[in-house]
Amino acid sequence: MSTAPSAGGDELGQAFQVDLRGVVDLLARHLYSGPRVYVRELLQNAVDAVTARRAHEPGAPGRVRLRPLDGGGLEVTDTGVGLTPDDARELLATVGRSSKRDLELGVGRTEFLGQFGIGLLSAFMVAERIELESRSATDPDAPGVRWVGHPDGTYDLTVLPRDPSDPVGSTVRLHPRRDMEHWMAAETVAALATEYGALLPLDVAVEVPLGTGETAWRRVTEPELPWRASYADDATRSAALVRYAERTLGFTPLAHLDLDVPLTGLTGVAYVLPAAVPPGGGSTHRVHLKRMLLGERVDTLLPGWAFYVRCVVDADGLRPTASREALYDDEALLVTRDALAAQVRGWTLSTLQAGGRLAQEFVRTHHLALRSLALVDDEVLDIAAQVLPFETTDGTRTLAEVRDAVGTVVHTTSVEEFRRVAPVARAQGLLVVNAGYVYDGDLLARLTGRRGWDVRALRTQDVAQVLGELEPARELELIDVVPAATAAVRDLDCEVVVRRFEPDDLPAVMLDDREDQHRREVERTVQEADDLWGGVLAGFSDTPAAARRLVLNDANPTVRHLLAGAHRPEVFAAGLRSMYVTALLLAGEPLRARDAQTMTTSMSVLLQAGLGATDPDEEDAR
Ligand SMILES: Nc1ncnc2c1ncn2[C@@H]1O[C@H](COP(=O)(O)OP(=O)(O)OP(=O)(O)O)[C@@H](O)[C@H]1O
Repeated sequence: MSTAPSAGGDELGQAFQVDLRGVVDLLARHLYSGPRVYVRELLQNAVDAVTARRAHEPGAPGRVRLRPLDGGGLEVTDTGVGLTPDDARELLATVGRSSKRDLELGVGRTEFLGQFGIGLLSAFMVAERIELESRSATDPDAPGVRWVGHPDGTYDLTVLPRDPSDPVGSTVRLHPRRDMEHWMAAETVAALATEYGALLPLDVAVEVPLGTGETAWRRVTEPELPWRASYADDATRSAALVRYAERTLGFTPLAHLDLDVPLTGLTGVAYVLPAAVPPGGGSTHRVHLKRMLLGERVDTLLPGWAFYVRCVVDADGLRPTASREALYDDEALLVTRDALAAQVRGWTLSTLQAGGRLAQEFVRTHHLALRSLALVDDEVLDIAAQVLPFETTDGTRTLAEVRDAVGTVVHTTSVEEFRRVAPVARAQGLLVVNAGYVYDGDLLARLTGRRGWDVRALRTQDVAQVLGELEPARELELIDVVPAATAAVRDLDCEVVVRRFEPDDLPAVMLDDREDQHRREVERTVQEADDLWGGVLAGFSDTPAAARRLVLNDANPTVRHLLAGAHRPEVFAAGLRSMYVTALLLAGEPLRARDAQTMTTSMSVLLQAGLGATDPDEEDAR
């Protein structure tokens, strides 16, 4: 095929030109999280080269040496398969060319970490020149080769004189870009090599200065995965795994459990966090693929409810995205996630079922996580009902304890409602559960459908029932007072009722009428709707009534005093209105601007009445 311009001036079959600077910029800014990944990519190539060599030469050494250079720069030497001049020409001259892909399937071969053919380019984020010197293990007669790549997309290739004493393998030498020298400083390289490569199954070491002018090789790899190594006994193993968590995750776990998904070759440990984390923070995990760190905060390994564990895992059957910083979302990941979720869930259930100190500590620390898990899992829900603490009018109780005590679990749907009814309910022996906190309402709603559970929200009548009716004679005394009292608070959407109840130092409680609230919402809509819709909607509501009932306690001396004062309407109204605000405050409800205003004006009236003055200025004048 000719690539020469045709007679008509058309240019057919031309190859794309790649602006390498643009590609490197794309990698640095959009694909990789930053320049630091260059160490990972170099390590990865070295590991893959050793893997390729060992395929033909099983006992071949697996050594990688990273040596920061005196005048700046870094040299990475491996004992891998190396490249012939022809390999170098083919593989290093084309962006996206890789020796690690399965030519028939078009995907990365499972034994290698790399597959995309772009990793080496990442070194241009920190280097202005990349040199690779290599001698191939596959052809003992092949000469060595030196390839030098430049960020403008050009390269030089030199075939080196053949010298059989040259060792097999490759050396990559990076010459730093200006202002990027620090990425190749010994401590930085050692830290990055440890972060990414600590679990690699090779002997990886970094040359570091000793401070005496001399240098030493610091090994960064552990010979075995900590959870697969053999230990004298279980206790020693446990202690080692805890130390590993402290070192790599920075906390001492509450407990840990082993993870194993043979299908995708995943093994690892899930560590239960020692302190509560807010729900919604997500669950993030330290993931290695073929023993190379993929990421410290990979969030697709477990479902969101598992936010109380942090896992450290290694898998060889999961795939990375091109950035190598996230897991590729495929069937294998789905299967793995389900299997891991089942293992974490299984541990949680059996720990809770076993009871004991660990279960108690787990519930105390992770009750929110347990609540959120119970919302999606019936078996956990049943256990949660046995072990989760709830605030009730009879102290902290589990739902199972409430059911065993009174049969039906009656609960409020907001914390305010609980605060409002708790004093009366408590004094009357009515057991009410506070389900106003996050997840609790939904949790109780789910329990309603479970066999053996009778659960319902508190109704106004429940409390009304425990409020004693008045004696007929007293009813008669108040026959005109109660309507007058209602008139005084009518504009606050409130109706007054008088009852007797314990404790008698509680002057009043506020009751909400849930059904009534719905009706009032309809009314509000009617008022806002146009005539036609207003007429239709009005059919859904009856005569207007107040949404809340202010129940005055006739056993309370202040209330009796107030009820006796109806002949002084202004003071009577101010007294009632301050009772209304008191009831709101006792319920722990936030005061709105209107309530605060009501409080101030009533107080002023009461003060004036109490001090016997009508106008302070007049008083002053006198
Ligand atoms: N140290 C090395 N020893 C032997 N061959 C190497 C070495 N480094 C790179 N190569 C060769 O160069 C090719 C391109 O390397 P590069 O790092 O760009 O991509 P890759 O490793 O194939 O894939 P990925 O982009 O996923 O890292 C490799 O496929 C490999 O054949």
